[in-house]
Amino acid sequence: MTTLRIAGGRVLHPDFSVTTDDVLVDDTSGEIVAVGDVGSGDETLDAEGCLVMPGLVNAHCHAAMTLLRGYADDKPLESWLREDVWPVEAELTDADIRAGTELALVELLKSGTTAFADMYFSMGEVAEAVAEAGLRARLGHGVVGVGKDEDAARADHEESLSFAREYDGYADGRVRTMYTPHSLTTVDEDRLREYVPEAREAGVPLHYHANETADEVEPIVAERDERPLEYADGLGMLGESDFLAHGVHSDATEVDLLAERGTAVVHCPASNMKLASGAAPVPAYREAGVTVALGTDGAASNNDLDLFDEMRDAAMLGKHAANDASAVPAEAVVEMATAGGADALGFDAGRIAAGRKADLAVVDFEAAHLTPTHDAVSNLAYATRGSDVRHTVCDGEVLVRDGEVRTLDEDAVRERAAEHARDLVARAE
Ligand SMILES: CSC[C@H]1O[C@@H](n2cnc3c(O)ncnc32)[C@H](O)[C@@H]1O
Ligand SMILES: [Zn+2]
Repeated sequence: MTTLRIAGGRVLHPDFSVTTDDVLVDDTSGEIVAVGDVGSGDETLDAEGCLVMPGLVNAHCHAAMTLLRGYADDKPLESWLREDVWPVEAELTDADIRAGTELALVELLKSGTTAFADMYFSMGEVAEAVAEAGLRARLGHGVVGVGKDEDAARADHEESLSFAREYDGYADGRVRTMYTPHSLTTVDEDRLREYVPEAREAGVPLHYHANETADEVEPIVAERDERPLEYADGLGMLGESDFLAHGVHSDATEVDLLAERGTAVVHCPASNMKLASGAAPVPAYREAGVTVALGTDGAASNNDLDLFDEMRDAAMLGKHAANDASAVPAEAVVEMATAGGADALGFDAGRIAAGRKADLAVVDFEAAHLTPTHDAVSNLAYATRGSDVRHTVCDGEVLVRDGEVRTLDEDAVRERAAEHARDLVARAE
């Protein structure tokens, strides 16, 4: 075993207290060995002037959509997807997705994210990129029924299942998989009735978009005379390891149903504001005991993958929507971005404690916009930027040291992604 001592910083504990302490991690088990006066390690990572916090968890993302950052803005979800995004996505190649994903991984790692959930295409490429970059991920091939005949839809479903079976546990267990029907409206009922039990047999969680816009909820209610999440429950889609994205337009019955079933919700405030989808009832979810995580969604509807931005957006939107400055406070958003995300994705991370996975972000607090530190949690929620991250550690490995990604060549990744984005858009025109 080789140990790494993260030394001289202040440590954010699971109860949100902050102490000046060291953290000792073991790079063989990938776990935190001790927190406090830990003695010397084989190697040292300097955290002087920094806050050592759990690595951030981006619980809903389409990583390769970095290629479409700024490609189509300022439209609502339905027309954005149908008029702009889906036509260009039809031209994506495996190599495009690899290039876009690597760009996303650089951005995620540099801003302190150590785990993410990704629903997209060419997921073998995504898994390879994650293996190379060193972070943790829950990955699923997205199943979309729109415009597909029976055979094409089944082939899509089979691809999702075979990816989930083949890659679960890949990259020394850092890659876990999931079954990812796109949404309750883009995969029809007969297909969900057939596909979901097969996914259950594969033993992987389900992740899908739900209750994102009013336009998506209304037809389900009109046609079925039940709420979308009651419909999902009838299809067996609210398991305790499942997690859904958005949950903006959930009513009180659906909030209680999620709490009863133990299904988590991933709140994506920036995407919801940009697409004008609405504001999720985050206080109601939390009061009911629903696990709430944070996600950026894709970079085309955000337009970055910085979870510090997302924490601030979650707090601001929550207060604005509730007309209550005490709604969605700093501790809530930090918890959502760390422990909440790890719990939603089923990772034993998100908290700094002996025995937990050594997934950590070391944030440099010696910056004008973080001075003074009356309250470190307040600074994290309201004032820190992704660019304040000094080191990122995942599974006990230092993936970013002094702001530099060690597992990917940032300049080459950026150049390759820009080239693929340009060619992709040219093909789609
Ligand atoms: C089937 S792979 C994922 C699929 O989802 C699309 N997408 C990106 N952002 C959103 C969103 O906010 N709601 C619904 N679908 C979204 C993405 O472009 C892929 O086609
Ligand atoms: Zn999404």
